[in-house]
Amino acid sequence: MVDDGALVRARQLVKRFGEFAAVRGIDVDVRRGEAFGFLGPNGAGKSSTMRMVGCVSPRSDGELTVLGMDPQRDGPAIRARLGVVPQQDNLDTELTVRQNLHVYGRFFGLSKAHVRAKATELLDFAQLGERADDEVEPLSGGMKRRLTIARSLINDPELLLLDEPTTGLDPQARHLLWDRLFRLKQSGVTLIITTHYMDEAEQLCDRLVVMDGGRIVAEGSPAELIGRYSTREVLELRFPPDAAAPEVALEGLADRLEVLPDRLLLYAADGEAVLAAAHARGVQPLSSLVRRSTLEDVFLRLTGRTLVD
Ligand SMILES: Nc1ncnc2c1ncn2[C@@H]1O[C@H](COP(=O)(O)OP(=O)(O)OP(=O)(O)O)[C@@H](O)[C@H]1O
Repeated sequence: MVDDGALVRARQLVKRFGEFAAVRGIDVDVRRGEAFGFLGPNGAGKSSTMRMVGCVSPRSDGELTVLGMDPQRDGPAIRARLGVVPQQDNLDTELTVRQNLHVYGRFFGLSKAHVRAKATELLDFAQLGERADDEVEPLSGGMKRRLTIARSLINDPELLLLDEPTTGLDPQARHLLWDRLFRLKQSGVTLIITTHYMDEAEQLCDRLVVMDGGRIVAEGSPAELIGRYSTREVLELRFPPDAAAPEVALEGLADRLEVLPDRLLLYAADGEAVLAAAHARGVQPLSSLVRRSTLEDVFLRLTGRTLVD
């Protein structure tokens, strides 16, 4: 069914590199105003999809419209209304922070006065006002990311593409960036985010698709996905490395049991009740932890693997 409200619409979208298919027939609808995520491990096909949406890589097969247009035919018209934050910062290190914004604005053909005013507004948004006249090179990783995002907003885009926006940042810098992205969303900008961090997807995304091996394996809001594919709680147990198959004694105590190299996961609505039952059977783990289910559990359920290797 055609969804006219979709800012990005893909049907059976394929990207091939020679014989190898990196994206294997995906259907996606991104609605105006939402934060939409592509969650998956390295090599899932997230960046390849993003590059097709960003009009830098042609599709090999299927249909794709971005802002109602065809990226292969209307690339320049789409790019004028798009912001792109690539995986690697590609700032001009010979210029100052402010000059990076000015150069980019001029590239979009905006007037000098407009770019100057917009740059000041964006430096404030990116919390870089005090560094405006500094060179880029000495900035921290988080500051460089925020500058790259500020730069991508110089043309007031309706749609912002962010490829792994917080990879390599420390927790504090990540939280600051999430806060900025949240504000952007509140201001009405549609966000498409690729990430292999489940907490990032959970924090930022209204809806997401889980990708693996070039395919979409699940779709929904974080809460829907957790509700559909996991239990409310998870009991994590660790045992001494020489413990002989501790899972045998735990059989039947939970809805589902996963054996990982370093721990056992028991899925149930009430983790504490499972722990009490395990103790009653004489099971003595080195440590135990009851937590809420996350998208990491969803991914494990869907693929049998953990997201972050
Ligand atoms: N230009 C290319 N030529 C050949 N193979 C490619 C090319 N670009 C990507 N691939 C392959 O396509 C697959 C998907 O890569 P892609 O970068 O889209 O994944 P990803 O989910 O974004 O992961 P990452 O986080 O590592 O970028 C990988 O196996 C990758 O090696």
